[in-house]
Amino acid sequence: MVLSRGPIPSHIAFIMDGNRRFCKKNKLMEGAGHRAGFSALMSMLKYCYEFRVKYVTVYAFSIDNFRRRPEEVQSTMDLMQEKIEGLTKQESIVNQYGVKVRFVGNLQLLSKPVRLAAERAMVATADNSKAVLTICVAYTATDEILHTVRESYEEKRDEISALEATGSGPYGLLGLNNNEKEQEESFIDLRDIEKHIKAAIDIQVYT
Ligand SMILES: CC(C)=CCC/C(C)=C/CC/C(C)=C/COP(=O)(O)OP(=O)(O)O
Repeated sequence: MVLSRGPIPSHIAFIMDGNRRFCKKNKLMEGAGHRAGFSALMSMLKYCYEFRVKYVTVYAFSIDNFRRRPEEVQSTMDLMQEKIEGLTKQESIVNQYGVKVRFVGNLQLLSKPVRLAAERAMVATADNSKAVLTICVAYTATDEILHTVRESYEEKRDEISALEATGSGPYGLLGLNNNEKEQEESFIDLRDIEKHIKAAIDIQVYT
């Protein structure tokens, strides 16, 4: 079946949503909606890889989702661990299509078993090079902005300290080098910020 003859995008992002509504509407047991959502995601991934989409990003579980009932968070984490472990199996879609898996987000917020499973999956698929699957977990825009600004600031501060130590920094040890251009170089600009945005890192590194 030919779905489209137009240009194929190189990057598609999916936001997982509506799992619980699907569950309720179809009168399924609690948690079955997430399992159905994961199966739907796997079918979509297969289409993406058949169509040679190189980058797929999945927004799977946000920081806000941790505010749900503890039993619901726990059962979603258990499912996530099970599915992540499944991704590293020899016959998984990831190995079938040579996909490198990356987890981005504040991984420290995940339970230890899920974090370890995610880390193992990244190591196990690190040599796959045909496509990149980025799975966003424990993310929110505000957390992303905070960590990006903090890392950019720390990087710039370290660069300036290293230059200052040699006497050639924008402010110069004796205040001799503080011309406008050098001072401008000490500002954080958009390129610095972009370097630290987690979801963008794969695209910069692998294109
Ligand atoms: C490895 C991997 C990608 C695992 C994925 C595990 C998984 C299925 C996560 C989905 C979690 C989630 C918050 C879905 C959104 O639906 P919802 O619960 O917000 O549903 P609603 O919109 O109907 O409330």
